[in-house]
Amino acid sequence: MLDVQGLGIRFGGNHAVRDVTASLPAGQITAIIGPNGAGKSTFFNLISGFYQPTSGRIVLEGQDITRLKTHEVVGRGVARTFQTTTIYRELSVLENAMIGHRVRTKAGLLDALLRTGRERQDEAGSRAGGLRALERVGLAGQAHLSAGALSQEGQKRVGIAMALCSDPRLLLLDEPAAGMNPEETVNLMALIRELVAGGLTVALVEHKMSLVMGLADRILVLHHGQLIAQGTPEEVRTDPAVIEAYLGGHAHGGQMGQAGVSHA
Ligand SMILES: Nc1ncnc2c1ncn2[C@@H]1O[C@H](COP(=O)(O)OP(=O)(O)OP(=O)(O)O)[C@@H](O)[C@H]1O
Repeated sequence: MLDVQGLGIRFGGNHAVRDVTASLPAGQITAIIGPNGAGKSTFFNLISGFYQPTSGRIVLEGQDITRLKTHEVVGRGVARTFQTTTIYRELSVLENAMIGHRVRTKAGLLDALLRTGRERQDEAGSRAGGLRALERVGLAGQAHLSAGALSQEGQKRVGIAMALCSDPRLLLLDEPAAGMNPEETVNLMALIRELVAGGLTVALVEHKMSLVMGLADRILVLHHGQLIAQGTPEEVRTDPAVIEAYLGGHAHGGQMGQAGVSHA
């Protein structure tokens, strides 16, 4: 689905991602893990066009998308969620999903102000698209509740629905289980599996090792911006370089310490 070749970005003297060559296979779940500051979010920001790389290439289904802007990357079928929930709490669940759908519609501000035919058509389309996305994440029954009234898990589902509105083939989830209790985490894992069974390719950044080890087909491990290991959960959890990276993180209070220790 996606290949990155020699991908890198520097912020001044800081090489946040350095010479990463890796693949995200279609129809699979790839987890990107690593201690705090390893470059995981930056890697996502590069793939999704938020940052322009200072070196390397990004190839999506055989097409070079390295220099595309965020909305162009969305247009090619890549969507993402964010670490912190970016929903509008005072709006309804459906209105939030419709905002996700708006990314794809063509009506401009003038259309919206003048309530042109195109704007009305787009609104109807957004409503239908929003509802479809809510069905996919199991929230169709809560469409008219205010988003802020939902549980943490429900709000995460809204965030995922917003991303699904652009009909992505590749979905990037940035710390989807952050702030969730174990039961909510298990529910979220089931949802992600369902989405993949429906044909989606998923990449996720996550600190919660129970989710990563239980869900990922493949894991990429970043440390100081570099890819230090990749493979199945079993291969990665027993990799000496990974254990070393996690133990280092643990010694400095990083959350990743638990991965090498409790699962090795
Ligand atoms: N916009 C930016 N400007 C300058 N430095 C940045 C920027 N974005 C990220 N960095 C730096 O890049 C490095 C990697 O950060 P990044 O947030 O990608 O790590 P991470 O693995 O996602 O960490 P965490 O697990 O704590 O979220 C850090 O040193 C960070 O300070």
